[in-house]
Amino acid sequence: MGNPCAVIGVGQTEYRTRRLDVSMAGLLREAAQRALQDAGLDWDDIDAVVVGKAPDLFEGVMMPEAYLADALGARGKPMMRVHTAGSVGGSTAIVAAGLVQSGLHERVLTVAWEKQSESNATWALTVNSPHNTSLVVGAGGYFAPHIRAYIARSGAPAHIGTLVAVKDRQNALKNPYAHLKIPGISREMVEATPMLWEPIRYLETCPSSDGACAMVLASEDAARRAPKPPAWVLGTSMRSEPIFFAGRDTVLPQGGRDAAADVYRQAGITDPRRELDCAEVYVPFSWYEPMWLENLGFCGAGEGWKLTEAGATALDGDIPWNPSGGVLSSNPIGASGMIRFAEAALQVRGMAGEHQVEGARRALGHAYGGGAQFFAMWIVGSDKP
Ligand SMILES: CC(=O)SCCNC(=O)CCNC(=O)[C@H](O)C(C)(C)COP(=O)(O)OP(=O)(O)OC[C@H]1O[C@@H](n2cnc3c(N)ncnc32)[C@H](O)[C@@H]1OP(=O)(O)O
Repeated sequence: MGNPCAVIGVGQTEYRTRRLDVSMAGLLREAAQRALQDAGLDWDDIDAVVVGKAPDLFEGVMMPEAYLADALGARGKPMMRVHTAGSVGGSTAIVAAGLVQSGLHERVLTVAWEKQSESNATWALTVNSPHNTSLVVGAGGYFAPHIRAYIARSGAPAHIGTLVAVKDRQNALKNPYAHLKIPGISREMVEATPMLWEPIRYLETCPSSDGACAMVLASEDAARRAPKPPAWVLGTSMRSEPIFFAGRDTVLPQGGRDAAADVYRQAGITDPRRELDCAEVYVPFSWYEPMWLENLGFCGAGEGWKLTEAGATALDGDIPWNPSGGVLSSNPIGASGMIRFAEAALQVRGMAGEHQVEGARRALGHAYGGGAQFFAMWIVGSDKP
């Protein structure tokens, strides 16, 4: 894993349907400035900048990184863009951490974002070019058959997705940055909303958000001098797999299982449910909570929905998932993976505010993207490895 690396600064924007008050550059700068402030640093203290966002067609803005160097103080410094579809926020953080772990840089600024109001990602994933047929309507249309296969395979009762939606939306009420805040959210409210992509109802899907997230990653030396507690990186892992191949298991993707096994090995974890204190996991549609519980080895195959039903993943359960309200409550796609990683870091720094998991010392951040074919994960902890 190389040299020790820690998160010493986290900055988030509020996540909203439309941030018409700022340009894309202004949005990023807001998150980056907050991360620098948290780390007690200025632009000059940063050695390199690593940015990430989801595919350009989601916003209809091509290669924004080409004009963002000045907004991010990158003039005269190395700057690069990472690109792994929806998992990009996680992969971007991992690439940035690698620059510190390799000994190349002392302090790296990493930023991920999406300004979805500039376009419409759901339609971008729907309308194909002339003379061929679109098979899906948005990401929900693509993932719904995978969810139906999960339900058929596991025998999960129909209300499981509803329980996740209620839990994550209740958690979002405690997060000042969350996009969707629905006071009094209940099962009845979720069940009364229209079915968008069977079995995903309106209140079981993520919104489309504008927002950015930034982190400052630092060497051991730089972390020692930071004003606030660091979150030490205990393991990182990325995996990818082709979107189509015979026998591919889209319910329990091999790439996700392999990445989880790798990151647990690095962090010395053999029983994630017992040894982790909380997890921020990429759940854009409610049913992905039980599916990822199984993919990430928190339980055996076919058992994930039982953990959800028993309340194990609630804020007061034995393994809280998405205390921040998760992707279901805010989804600026390119930023969402980094938000998971940053929220995991806030938890082990004891800085998660109202949605803090009491005494959290080890947390998982997770992202996935493309056709559930890119995976990025890290484990962070309060204690230096
Ligand atoms: C790897 C991945 O990330 S896969 C996931 C990728 N992302 C997606 O698939 C996005 C899925 N969501 C959508 O496509 C859309 O948000 C839809 C279809 C659910 C709703 O579409 P629209 O009604 O056109 O939403 P629009 O963005 O214009 O928002 C209208 C209002 O509804 C709210 N809203 C949007 N989605 C939701 C939702 N799922 N639940 C509750 N409220 C919502 C918005 O906050 C907004 O309210 P505001 O004006 O008070 O801010």
